[in-house]
Amino acid sequence: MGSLQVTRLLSWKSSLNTAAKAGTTRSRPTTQLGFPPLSKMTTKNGFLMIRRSFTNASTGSGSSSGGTDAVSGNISSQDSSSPPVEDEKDENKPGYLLGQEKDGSGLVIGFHLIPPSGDHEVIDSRKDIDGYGVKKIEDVEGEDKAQTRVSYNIVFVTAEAAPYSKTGGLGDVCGSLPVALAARGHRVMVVSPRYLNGTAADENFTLAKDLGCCMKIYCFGGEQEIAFFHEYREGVDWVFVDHPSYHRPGNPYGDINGAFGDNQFRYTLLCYAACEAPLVLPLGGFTYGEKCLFLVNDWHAGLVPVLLASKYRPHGVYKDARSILVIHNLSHQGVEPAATYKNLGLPSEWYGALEWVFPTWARTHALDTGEAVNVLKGAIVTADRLLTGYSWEITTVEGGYGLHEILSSRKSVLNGITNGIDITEWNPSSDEHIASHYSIDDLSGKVQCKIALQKELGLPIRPDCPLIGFIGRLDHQKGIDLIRLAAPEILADDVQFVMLGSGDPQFESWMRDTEATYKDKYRGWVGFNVPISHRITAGCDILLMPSRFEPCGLNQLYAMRYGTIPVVHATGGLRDTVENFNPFAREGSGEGTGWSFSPLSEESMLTALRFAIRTYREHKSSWEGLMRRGMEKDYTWENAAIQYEQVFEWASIDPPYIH
Ligand SMILES: Nc1ncnc2c1ncn2[C@@H]1O[C@H](COP(=O)(O)OP(=O)(O)O[C@H]2O[C@H](CO)[C@@H](O)[C@H](O)[C@H]2O)[C@@H](O)[C@H]1O
Repeated sequence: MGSLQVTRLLSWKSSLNTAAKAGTTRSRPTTQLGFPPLSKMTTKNGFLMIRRSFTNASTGSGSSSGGTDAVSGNISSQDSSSPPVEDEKDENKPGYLLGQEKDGSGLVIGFHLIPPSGDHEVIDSRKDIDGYGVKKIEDVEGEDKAQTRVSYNIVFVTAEAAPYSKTGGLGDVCGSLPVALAARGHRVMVVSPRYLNGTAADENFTLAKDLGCCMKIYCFGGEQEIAFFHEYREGVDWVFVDHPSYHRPGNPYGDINGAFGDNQFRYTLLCYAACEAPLVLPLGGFTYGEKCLFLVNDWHAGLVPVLLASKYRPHGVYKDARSILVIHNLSHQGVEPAATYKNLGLPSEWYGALEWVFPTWARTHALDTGEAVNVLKGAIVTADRLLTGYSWEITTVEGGYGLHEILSSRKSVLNGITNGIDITEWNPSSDEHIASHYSIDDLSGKVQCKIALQKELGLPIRPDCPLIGFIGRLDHQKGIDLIRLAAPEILADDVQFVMLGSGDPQFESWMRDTEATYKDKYRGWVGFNVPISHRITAGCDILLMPSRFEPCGLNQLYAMRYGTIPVVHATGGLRDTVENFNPFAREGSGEGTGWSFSPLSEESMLTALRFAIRTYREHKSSWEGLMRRGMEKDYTWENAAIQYEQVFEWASIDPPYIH
């Protein structure tokens, strides 16, 4: 652990801008990180007594444990959203009792915490000390059927979490799934960078308060000081890692000049911070502790399982923790030259975990040995389990982006779960961004949304003209090149076409050029704009998604909820969620929610699009059937969260993959 130090700040620095100023130093005592037990356990009257032991950080007395007293006192006074913090300093205060949970046959199947007052209530998950507790949940059918369910301490590590930061589906998932899991009784923390880019988006972080807990991380040949900010919202501890490298214009990953050159550094910091957060942050009065489940999302969080295996477990820490790698986007893997390995602060013998050699054809010159480090690969070979939207495709040559063999080797712990959607944010009957509300019972507002969109974009107001939409990153993944190829054919028809997206500059300028050429038919909105994405989803008749690969895909789910018919490439999650229209099924009443085409070619995309346009124009009742069937679909996060819980259970049953 030589490269890691924790410092605890004794006084609050509540100004949000304090840390933003590069070069700001904080005066504080520094303690080398150690890992003594967080709790003392004794027995009394047959119950296990748990008493927390805390370091007195101001004097340095006491054990050098998760020492949280100086910090937690401040949290209770500053963070009004957190539940009250108990007086941890009172050594005489009785600890919690650990009561036994028994099944019908009298077998002990777990424990729950009982307050010392004798008031034998099961305490809520925020007060659950250290680890998976067994929690009693109410059964609506009656007390006799009361069930037990394991509640986990879950730590999401992610580069994005909406509404704080979002460039795509990763932000959506990490903004919604934690809330759904917290609502099901788990204790959930999300660790993500505190991005400040000098725009109105910075206000998203206003309610996150400085926890006054700084850490020094030794990597990239130097000492980096990070701080933690925290907001407790919707049952979730939103923890933001603060460092000057997260404060710059642009989106989380880059600016107009392309991707930031120091992303490996920025996300290495995130991973170190995320590994420490459960040990050192007394959120709501208690740390999450070592027995937690890390959900590491994409390559940005990929060093977490590597750090657990190489730097923590050898020191006896996180022995009972588990890590689950959630892959949203396999095409970004965090690949950098092999020479950067030494910057990561990992033991040299762990190089093999990240080692990556490019095939000969991918090397740039005769002396290029193709040697690199690949963070996502490191996560795949060290995480306890792997999750994605659609698991089979990523084990194939076509969908594996060079990682198919490694992914196949871990097939037994690889699962696919279809994402849910935030049905509060994406609800046509209450959406604050759209011109008129509508629902499956009254669809009349949809055409008003279409008219309002045409008006807003300066297109001819033509309620009967098929309006096609596209929303997404302008990226090879999204099949944007195919749209460019087919655009003249699409626009030769009597249709309107609206695109919203940002990304590859060549496609951004193509969108601008196309708008100039087809003034009455085409609009290309270059940029990232959530309200406009809602208005396009509501106002269009058809949503086009010719993605090359799509682990899950969210826009087709939003579209169906808004009665907008998806036309998608039959791949991954798109194939799973969009049912092909069949007008003759069910004795002529039809079935299906859209069109999915294959192969991914201009011709097959145009054929599907033409079927959709024709159905819209000539078969109004079939169209309405398509709309209604899509709107009826249930893609709530509740369903996905239940499937995640199953994977958590499997993860906790198996021993850690790397001991
Ligand atoms: N210019 C813009 N303005 C406003 N909003 C915009 C926008 N561009 C994109 N968005 C929004 O970003 C999200 C995109 O989500 P997707 O799941 O469709 O794709 P993405 O490839 O980012 O996600 C990856 O992760 C998710 C989550 O696991 C998987 O569903 C998916 O298959 C995988 O590729 C949607 O909410 C969309 O509305």
